[in-house]
Amino acid sequence: MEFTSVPGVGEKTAETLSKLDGAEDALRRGDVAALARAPGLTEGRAAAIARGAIRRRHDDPGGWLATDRAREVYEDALGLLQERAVTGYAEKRLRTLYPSATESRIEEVRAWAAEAVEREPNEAVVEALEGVQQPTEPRGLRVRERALATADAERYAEAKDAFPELSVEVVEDARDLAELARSYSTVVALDESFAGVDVDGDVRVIPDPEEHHEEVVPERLLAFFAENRAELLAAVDVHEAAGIDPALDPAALRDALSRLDDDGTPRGDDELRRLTNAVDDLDAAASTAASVANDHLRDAIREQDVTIEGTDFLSLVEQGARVDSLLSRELADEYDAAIRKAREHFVDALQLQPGEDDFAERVFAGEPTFPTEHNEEPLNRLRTELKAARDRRAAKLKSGLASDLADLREPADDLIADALELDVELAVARFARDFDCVVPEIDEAGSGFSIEGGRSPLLDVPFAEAEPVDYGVEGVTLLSGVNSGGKTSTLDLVALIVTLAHMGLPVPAASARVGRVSELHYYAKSQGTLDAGAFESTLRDFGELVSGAAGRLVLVDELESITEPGASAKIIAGILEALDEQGATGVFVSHLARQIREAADVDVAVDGIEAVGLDDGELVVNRSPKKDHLARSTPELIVEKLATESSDPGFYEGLLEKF
Ligand SMILES: Nc1ncnc2c1ncn2[C@@H]1O[C@H](COP(=O)(O)OP(=O)(O)OP(=O)(O)O)[C@@H](O)[C@H]1O
Repeated sequence: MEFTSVPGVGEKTAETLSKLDGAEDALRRGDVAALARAPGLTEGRAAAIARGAIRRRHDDPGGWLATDRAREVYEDALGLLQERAVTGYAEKRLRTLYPSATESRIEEVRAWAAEAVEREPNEAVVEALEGVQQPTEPRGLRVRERALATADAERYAEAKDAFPELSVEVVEDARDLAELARSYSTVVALDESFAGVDVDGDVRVIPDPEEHHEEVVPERLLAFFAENRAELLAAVDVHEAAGIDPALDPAALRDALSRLDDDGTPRGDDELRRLTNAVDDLDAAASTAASVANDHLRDAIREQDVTIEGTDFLSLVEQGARVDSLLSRELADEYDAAIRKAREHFVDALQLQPGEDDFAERVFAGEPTFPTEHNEEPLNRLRTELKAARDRRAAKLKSGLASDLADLREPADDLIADALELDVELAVARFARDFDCVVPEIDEAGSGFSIEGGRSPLLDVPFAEAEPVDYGVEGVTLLSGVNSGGKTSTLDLVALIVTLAHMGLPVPAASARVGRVSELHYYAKSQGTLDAGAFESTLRDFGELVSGAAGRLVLVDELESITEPGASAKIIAGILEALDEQGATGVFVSHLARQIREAADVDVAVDGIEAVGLDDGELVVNRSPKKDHLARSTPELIVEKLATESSDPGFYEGLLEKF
């Protein structure tokens, strides 16, 4: 795959991706976490690249979120979803959900979300998910007792790349191979030509080692399972708590893991333990066995009356002869018994088996001496034999366990991936439940939107206190209303629902119909009047907006604040006319509805959020905009209040007539 064909991936990023194992697969799956493991790629970039790959797959031009405020609403929606994820993976993965105008992309996510919302988020699953994360590949593993050998320079380079854990050696012929076999417990020859060559030691011919990892470096598999033990077991728990089928048999995994130590070595094998202990204790056992013999001899000598002939005595005195000859003559039986005891102790202490115990005869043998000592040479031979047996045993166990684990290796990735994917789905399920969501109808042919019982989770009040809003718009309309009536919040709600719908997700409403939107242009209220330069650039923005493609949704909050009211009304009227001609859908919140209507050449619709009364001096508003209704403004309502309540209402009545 050409990485540069993914939107947003240049030469440099493509090179970075090429260094990542499984980058293609990660791109296909939208696996942000895996992509973020590429050197120097931030999570934000990884998410953008994953989205780029999705866009490419759907031939999606992108750019749906056309303004800063539109992007903010998307980020807020994403934040609400991410808060409901347990794992870091799911948080990142949720970033690949983005609003799009492309039907196939929306449908893809809608189908996925339809299953996701059916998921039951329960405590046990959430708890188990806390222990799940993406598996790590063992790093820095070195295996010293095994080497690869080849006569071919190319094979050599390939093998070095494929098996960084092992030494790879160049051998010219069988003699080199034999030499190598003396330095390593096992040598794996990679060339067919070595098949049938008769060499001492453990030499195997495996021409396709890449296909037999579990035999060539079982340590890699074992280290993977040892390192990811907790994550794998947590992933099994997730499956069990959620009642979903795992990619592997949990009993087989648990059994294999129980035979594996945390350092990646097989555990629970008595024979390996015996051999390992025997190697470790060899010197200590030899010296204790010698002490046993010497204790025996010492006691025997102490209790023995030794008769010594005069000639012997003379030779002892004159020639400084050693007492060994006396020992062998006078205490031959006792010496034999002492040596027997030493051998028995040695065999017992090291639990030597038939074959190995013969060494005891040679370790404790020779001319009688006191104190007696063990023989170093046979002890070292025994050491070599025991080490070889230990390594053979370990290798056999490793490859046995590795071949059991080899079948679980791919399913293990799937097991964890499925648990992590479940977390993504559960985040959506929880979002849908927490905010009483519904699947919106996407009206392919239609335009505008129609929301019933929409409740925004983005309000500054707790969601439980969000009052439901009904609102629908076709074409362009002005939205009037009292101060703090909820005009901005209505725009936010519309933006949120339309964005979620175009992400393919459920929306917080009792029901919603959304026409297909090509781009969302949402402009927040400007903070005060703009200077000439900023005003000009804002006008340019709108100039581009009205001359752009059809199918846009334009939400604008109090554009009048950018300049003086008289000019604002004219500018807004002009923009509305152009958008109307373009067939766009637009909602413009404004306090200048009357003036704009007067300035416009076309009939401009006006909706209104109206006050329905006063409660304890507080305005009570109907949050659902009333269609074709110019809502009275707060100043007008206050003048009206004074006109009805004042004992001298004349002045106020006059004012009221001016509205
Ligand atoms: N649907 C709703 N349910 C509950 N509270 C709401 C709702 N809509 C708005 N509010 C509350 O009213 C406050 C004011 O809303 P908002 O800022 O949207 O009003 P506005 O009409 O845009 O005001 P202004 O004219 O001053 O810009 C919000 O901060 C929120 O606390």
